[in-house]
Amino acid sequence: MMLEVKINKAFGNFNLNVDFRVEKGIIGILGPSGCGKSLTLQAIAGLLKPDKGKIAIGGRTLFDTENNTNVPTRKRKVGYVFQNYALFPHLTVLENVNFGLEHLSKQEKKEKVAAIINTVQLQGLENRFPIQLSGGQQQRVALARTLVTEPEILLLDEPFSALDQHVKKRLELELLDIIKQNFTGVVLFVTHNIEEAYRLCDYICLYDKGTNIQFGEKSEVLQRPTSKASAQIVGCENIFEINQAEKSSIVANGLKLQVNSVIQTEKKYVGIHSHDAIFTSNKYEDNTYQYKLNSIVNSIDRSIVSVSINELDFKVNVPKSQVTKILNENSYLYLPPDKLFLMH
Ligand SMILES: Nc1ncnc2c1ncn2[C@@H]1O[C@H](COP(=O)(O)OP(=O)(O)OP(=O)(O)O)[C@@H](O)[C@H]1O
Repeated sequence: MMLEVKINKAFGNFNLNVDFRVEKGIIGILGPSGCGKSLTLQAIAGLLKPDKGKIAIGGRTLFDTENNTNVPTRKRKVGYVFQNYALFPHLTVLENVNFGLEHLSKQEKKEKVAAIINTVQLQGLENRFPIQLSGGQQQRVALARTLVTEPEILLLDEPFSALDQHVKKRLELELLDIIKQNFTGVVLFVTHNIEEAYRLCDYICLYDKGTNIQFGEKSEVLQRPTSKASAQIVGCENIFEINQAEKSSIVANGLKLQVNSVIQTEKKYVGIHSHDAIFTSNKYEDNTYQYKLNSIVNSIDRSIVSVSINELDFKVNVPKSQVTKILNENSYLYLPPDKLFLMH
């Protein structure tokens, strides 16, 4: 079911200016803090009124300044799970889940709530209060309370940020599993963590300074950021200004690099992810350069090796086991042409 969002909202020193259409899947909305991710969800849910624009789901207009449409939140069929779950502390699990179903008969309510409690595996906890539940269980109550209202789209605003790091990954997968098995509509999932977006989403929508700047299938967005801002959001460590461009090569600070992409004049930067650069002992390939080793920072199983070629500083992310090889051999840094991307 198509979700169309084309809205503007001015806040003095911040402008929300969003324009996208998505049809299916789990879409990760990714961007730095304060870039307008939550405001977008609030506008879709009807909690924030844009100055101008249109929001529609499956052809059903929720908001349109052209003809003064502004459907109230409770009639939008939009499910919203907040960062801190926003459960009612004085209501039990059952009462929290029941909350959105006021209009149904007692019997209908009972059946629906029992089914959803089963789905999110909260059987036996129906009479507990939120404070008597773990973070993951509270999150499932919040999801149940949303799903029971049968929304057409689901908005998740950093649903894992309140959880401990060590339970986070397991719960992420559990929650996404429940959603995938019980919900077929569009899911907008706000996060500022690229790893999380990559693990959980099908598509990624990048945000910067109040605007959506790139949308696509997740690996495409990660591997081919189209602008410097996109590359920074997806965590690319190696971004250089292009000084000169030829037919199939560019020069960045004196370093000549073959590239696979077609060179267009508006492209101003070249980038490569730290895990795509390769240490090699073969010096015959294109894009293979001697380097100066600056530093090595080890994590549990990977190492970040900082090197310089001419005046350019590169970060290279390699398995820790390769580091001894780098130090012992006369090695070169290879920057594969198909892994270099050009950006505006
Ligand atoms: N009512 C308001 N008046 C003025 N500015 C506002 C208002 N609400 C939000 N903002 C500003 O709009 C910007 C975007 O806010 P938003 O909550 O959407 O950010 P976000 O991308 O969700 O960030 P985070 O990842 O930190 O939650 C912020 O700079 C914020 O200060």
